[in-house]
This record gives sequence, structure tokens and C-alpha cells, in this order.
Amino acid sequence: MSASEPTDPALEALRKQIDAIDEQLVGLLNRRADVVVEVGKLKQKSGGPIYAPDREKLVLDKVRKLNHGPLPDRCLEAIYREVMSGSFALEKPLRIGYLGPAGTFSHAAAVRKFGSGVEYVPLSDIPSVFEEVVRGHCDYGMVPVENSLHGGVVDTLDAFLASSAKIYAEVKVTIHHNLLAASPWESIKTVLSKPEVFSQCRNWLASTARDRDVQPAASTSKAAEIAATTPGVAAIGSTLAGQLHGLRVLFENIEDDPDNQTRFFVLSREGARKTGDDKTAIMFTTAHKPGALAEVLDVFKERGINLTDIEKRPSKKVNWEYYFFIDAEGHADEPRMKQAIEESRQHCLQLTVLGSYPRATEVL
Ligand SMILES: O=C(O)C(=O)C[C@]1(C(=O)O)C=C[C@H](O)C=C1
Repeated sequence: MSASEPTDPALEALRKQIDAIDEQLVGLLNRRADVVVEVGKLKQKSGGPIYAPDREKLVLDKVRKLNHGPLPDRCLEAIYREVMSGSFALEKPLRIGYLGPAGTFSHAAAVRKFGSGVEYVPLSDIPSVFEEVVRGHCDYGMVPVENSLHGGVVDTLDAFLASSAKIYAEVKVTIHHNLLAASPWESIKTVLSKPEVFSQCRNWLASTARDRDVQPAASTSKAAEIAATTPGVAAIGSTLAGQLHGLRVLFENIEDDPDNQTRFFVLSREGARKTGDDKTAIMFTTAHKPGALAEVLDVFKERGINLTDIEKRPSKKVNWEYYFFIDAEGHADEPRMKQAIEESRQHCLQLTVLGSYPRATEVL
């Protein structure tokens, strides 16, 4: 329809209604923002945390309860995430460190969690994310902890051994891989990505990219950067990496398992408050005697505390000595969990509570 053509009067009338509602929405959002500014002033005085995962969870739960459609919960949640991102910008600009370079899945997870009202800081490796949070150069950090197909991320588990950073929130993200390129598929001779990504896209590579040269890159972002500047090269990576490097998505969602998820931790210098639906991460080494691990696990079993994850890593100090990581349902401030932690200490050489955090209820 050209600009000069008359619009359908029915459409015109509906758009007038939308304009009137938008006027109210903008007014209401700014009334909310005025209150947030006051919250920010209180927090500046009290030194309270700007990002409050307990309150975020309550706000999102409330929004879901209030929603009777037709908007899907998922859309309203995304809108509210961005509203709360605006709150950060009004209360205090936040710096979020993540495992870079720009366009990694850690970056994408951070953007989905914290929205467009904060500053993102790419860091060269996982220990640097811990370090920058502890030093206060970043307010929060985003690190991958576990993939549904590949298990624990060892660099993150190992970083806890040497850091005082606390787990503050968890984020679950569906990992979609895409073939990104600056030129058409017919001209592509080489496909670049991280080796782990190739193993997550085996079927697509075998069927569609059979005659292409598959080469490893340091990261999906690096692959996208090279694809943007080298004719005949495509990259497998996130849509965010494609956007950042001006690439087109030639093939979408090429992963073997469409439900491939990665769990990330938000790191902080302090602990998160109780919401009633929390998890607690604990790291420990047991005494070198038979049944020591079973004794710790029994402490949780006897109290009816469910464990959602267990991982082990070599202590790197003594051969065959391990650090165990468990995620237990509940908050470390709850009496049942407090008792379980204290009793577990008796069976451990060392035990550290890495943090209690609200359970992630949505996959972003
Ligand atoms: O209630 C707070 O503590 C706020 O900072 C406000 C607010 C919001 O916009 O609702 C902003 C950010 C959050 O982390 C949680 C809530």
C-alpha cells in the first residue's frame, strides 16, 4: 500500500485505540521509574544491592499470576526484564563481566538476563570474570557452569577453588547454533567454530556441509569475526555473534538437540536473599577414608533435602583427592539447610558454601 492510499477506517480506529493505550503505558512506566529512582536513593544510603534476584523473582512471579492473556507469559517476562534493566540504569549503571569476546553464549545469556540498560564487559577467560567481580571492577559476572549435553564446565568449577566470588543467581539458556556468513552458501568453502560446537551439530554437518572444510576456531565469536572478513568462510555461532559482525543467518537452529541448554551462574561479591524457592551450591573435600562422600550425601538425605547436581574435580594438590560440588534445594539461611551444612563439615576436610540463589524457573 502506498503512503497516499486511504487506510481502512476500521484499522485507523484500532490504531487510535493503540495510540491512546501507549500514551497511558508510557506514563505508567515512567511513574514506575520515578518510584525506582527513590528505591535507588534508599539503596545508595543503605548500601543494598542494586540487582536483587529475590525481588526480581517475586516481580516476575507476580506478573505471570496477573497475566490472563492474550499475551503469552514469555512475552510479558521479556518486557519486564527490560523494564527492570531500565531500573538498573536509573539506580546505578551496572557493569556485567562475561566470558568474551563479544557474541559468545555467555554474552547472549548476560544480555537476556540483564537487558539493554547495563554495560557489558568482555573478559578473556573464566578466572578473569571471577577476579573482576571480586575486585569490584564489575558488579556481577556471567559464567557457564553446565551444559545439558556436555556436563560441567571445568574452568568454572576450578575457579571457585581460588575465588571468594559468590553465586548470586542462575540463568538457563537454550543454545541455538546458526550458520552465519557474509556471502551465499554456494560460495562457502570453510565452516569455522569451536570444536564443542561441531560435536553439537553433527547431523547438520554430515547432511548439509558434507563437502565443506570444517576448521576449529578459539571461540564462536572469533569464528564470526573471521567469517565477516574472509570470503568463502562461514561460522557457526549465536544470532548475537551474527548481529555484532554484520553476518546473515544462512541456516537457523542447526544443533542436533533442539533442547540443548546451558546453565550459567551470576557471580557477585555478596549472597542472595531467600525467596522460598532457592538452591545452595556447596564445595567440599572429604577425609580420605571409605564412605566419607556417602556420609556427606546421607546428611542431606536424612533431612529430605534434594540434591540437583553433583560434580567432582581433582584438588590439584594431592593425587586422587577431589573437590565435590553439590547443588541442594533450599537456602543456606533455612534452619534445615544450616544444620545439614554444619553436620556435613564434620565429614569434610574443608567445606565452602558457594552461595544460595533463586531457582531459575524459565529458560531464556
Ligand atoms: O525492588 C528493587 O530492589 C528494585 O531495585 C526495583 C526492581 C524493579 O524494577 O522492580 C529493579 C531491579 C531488580 O533487581 C528488582 C526490582
